[in-house]
Amino acid sequence: MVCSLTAWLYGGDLIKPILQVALDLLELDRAVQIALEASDGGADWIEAGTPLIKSEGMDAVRELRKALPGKKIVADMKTVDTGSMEVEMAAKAGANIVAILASSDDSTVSDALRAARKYGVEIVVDLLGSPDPVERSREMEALGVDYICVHVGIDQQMIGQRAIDFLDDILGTVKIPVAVAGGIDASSAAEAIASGASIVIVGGSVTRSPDVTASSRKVREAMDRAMGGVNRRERKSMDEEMFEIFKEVSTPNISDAMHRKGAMRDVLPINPGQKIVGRAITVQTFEGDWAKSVEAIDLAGPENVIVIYNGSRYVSCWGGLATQSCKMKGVGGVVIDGAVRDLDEIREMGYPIFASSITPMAGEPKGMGEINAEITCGGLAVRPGDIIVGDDSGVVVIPRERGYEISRRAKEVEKTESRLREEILRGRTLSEVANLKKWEKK
Ligand SMILES: O=C([C@H](O)CO)[C@H](O)[C@H](O)COP(=O)(O)O
Repeated sequence: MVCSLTAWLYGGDLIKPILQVALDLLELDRAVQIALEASDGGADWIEAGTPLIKSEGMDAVRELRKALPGKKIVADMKTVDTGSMEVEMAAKAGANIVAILASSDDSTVSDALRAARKYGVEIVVDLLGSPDPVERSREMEALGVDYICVHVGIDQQMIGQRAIDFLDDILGTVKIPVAVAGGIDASSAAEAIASGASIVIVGGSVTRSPDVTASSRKVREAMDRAMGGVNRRERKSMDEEMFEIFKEVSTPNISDAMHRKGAMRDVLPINPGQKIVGRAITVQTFEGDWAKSVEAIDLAGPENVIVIYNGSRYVSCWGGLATQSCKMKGVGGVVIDGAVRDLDEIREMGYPIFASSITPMAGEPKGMGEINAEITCGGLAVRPGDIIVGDDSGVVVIPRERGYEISRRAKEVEKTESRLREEILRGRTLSEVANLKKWEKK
């Protein structure tokens, strides 16, 4: 769909779309540094994000105001009660705009507005979590708020929700300027502007990048170009997106995203330097038997990883011929809680196998066991269809119903690490960057 310029006609004036960079960080010194870098890249407004405000209080707003005297500072208070008190607090700390939640009672919104008029700040109402965002945005406009923010929160993004999907409905409902937030990058910023949003709020895709200035500039330029209209991209299927991400992130990223769980024990790459990503075909077999392991190859394709519980470190259930057969069929890889043999042949084939041990001795094809039943492999339950990712750090199992979510969360872990790495490269130690002492459990 081609979108056209409709929106930035506010009160008859063409206003340049605003780039707001949201600082959802825990450390104030890092937030200020990132704010300065984002401003250099063209950020118009700087937001003290809710996590930063929770971590540092109103000092977050004070320090940003001090560091960026000419910029508009937005305090993302996410107020739901005591509207007046929270607006006063933020205004006195130096905020120009205060964000409150649309799910607040009207009495809270009205009192926040009275305080805003008194202290000379503006109110943006965030539709995050509103059961009926269209109706609520109409009500908010009637109450007199200054901006509406179409927002899909970070946790909602992880399960596939997108702000852009209901932006048009809100743009068609209210006349006040509309902001859009939630996982926005340069491409979606352009789409939002072309649809008619006036303000684009960008968090992680800028603040967690190693080069914040360049990333902000990229969004800024995409927004400016989009004023001539852009093609809206077709959305990939969630499965496609998920597998793409799993190919990019590491098993440590995934395990971190699973709250440090999901890693198999004692199952390691026997042919390092290779990555596997696929849906599990499971095999339960027994010491001295390799029939079911090999029969599973006939059911597998490139989108699969064969996951075998053999349980013996001393008799192998897999070797060179099985590997050759898998390679011919393009099967994604093999993971074995048990032993393999023919390592030299497997290495020569460059095929990814993860196993617990290597031994020359094989079993016989007796035909015991089962294919595609729930098994335990590397100490973890694996069901057919669960997602398996393996690399040089080991193998992780992602429950099939959480595949998309975990892929998105792992991507966030990867982004955070890339910014931390950059700060280490600039000369700070990891414990300084992570502020370990401050965040030790008290
Ligand atoms: O408001 C936000 C969120 O609720 C956490 O406070 C974010 O600032 C907003 O979603 C923008 O961040 P990204 O989604 O990372 O772009």
